[in-house]
Amino acid sequence: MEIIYVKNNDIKPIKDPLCCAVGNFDGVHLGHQMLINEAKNHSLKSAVLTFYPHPSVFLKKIKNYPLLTPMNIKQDIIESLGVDYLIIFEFNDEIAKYSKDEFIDIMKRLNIKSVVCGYDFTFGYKALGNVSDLKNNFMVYVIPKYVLDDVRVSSSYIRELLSYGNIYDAKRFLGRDYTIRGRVIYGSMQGRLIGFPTANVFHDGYFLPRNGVYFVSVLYKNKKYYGMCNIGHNPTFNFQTELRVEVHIFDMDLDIYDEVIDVSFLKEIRDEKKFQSIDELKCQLLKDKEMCISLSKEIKD
Ligand SMILES: Cc1cc2nc3c(=O)[nH]c(=O)nc-3n(C[C@H](O)[C@H](O)[C@H](O)COP(=O)(O)O)c2cc1C
Ligand SMILES: Nc1ncnc2c1ncn2[C@@H]1O[C@H](COP(=O)(O)OP(=O)(O)OP(=O)(O)O)[C@@H](O)[C@H]1O
Repeated sequence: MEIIYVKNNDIKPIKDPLCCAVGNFDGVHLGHQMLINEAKNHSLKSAVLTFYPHPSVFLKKIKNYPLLTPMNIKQDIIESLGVDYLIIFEFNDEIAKYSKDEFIDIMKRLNIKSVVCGYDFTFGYKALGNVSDLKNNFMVYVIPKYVLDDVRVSSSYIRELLSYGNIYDAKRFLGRDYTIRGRVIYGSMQGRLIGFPTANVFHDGYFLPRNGVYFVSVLYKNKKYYGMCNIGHNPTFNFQTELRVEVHIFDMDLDIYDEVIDVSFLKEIRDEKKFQSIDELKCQLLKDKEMCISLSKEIKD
């Protein structure tokens, strides 16, 4: 997949005429995947046009607005879907003011010939552009509302599911396990003292499932491990103000500090709890481990 970065008026035509799916695609969920597959279904080269930073992040001026798929992981998922080009459009003050016609003009100059979008897609200043405007300028393939459990599949709904710790349904709406990718950073080194060393994962930029303990898988250097993850503040040892994501990985004794791992959430196990003593915490962790190992045995890879 070729990645093309586009900034304001610095537009060069892409050498191939394109059939392009357009949107934010946070999560690259089942609805988004319908669009992307449609873009691959025509004689032109396929493309996905998306924005960076996410327009909601930019327009709402929220620093570190958490996403389901920050750009690096979104890029990998889109590539795995077999797309030829990913066009990353820098979203800034100027772009936010582009009228629907200016936006259409940019798409034409990029050599986009066909557009794939959802039935409710809007674009341009104040979201005044819609599917009819696109139809006056391109061959347009409109994807009807994609629904699961009577709900429109959307990034916002998947966030809601994760905020309830509903890993099972988040996976159904995403079409894959919910996964975060982060560098392993130093924690307080206390985990190893109680027999449960943990990899603390740098999670900035990610929307996290509700605080609690989860059965997870970890991908490190193309090898898959199972483990258990705590999202929380470690109230028993000493309460950490910063939210921590820490994974105790089974059957791994490598030094992975500073390495990047993918953590996929497979099942919620329990809430985080303040225990009366470290021994009680240890006892609970042994039970958690037993439970997660038995869950891992149920999985056929
Ligand atoms: C699977 C798992 C579950 C945990 N559950 C709790 C918990 O319920 N309450 C708590 O205070 N700490 C919990 N912890 C956090 C431990 O207190 C933490 O691993 C310890 O503070 C060591 O932190 P460190 O890796 O920064 O040294 C859990 C850790 C793991 C890996
Ligand atoms: N469930 C769906 N059915 C059909 N089209 C969809 C669906 N979800 C998104 N789309 C389309 O995918 C493109 C990208 O949309 P966008 O990234 O805004 O998705 P979203 O999941 O609806 O996000 P949010 O929940 O943040 O509004 C748009 O063209 C949109 O119309």
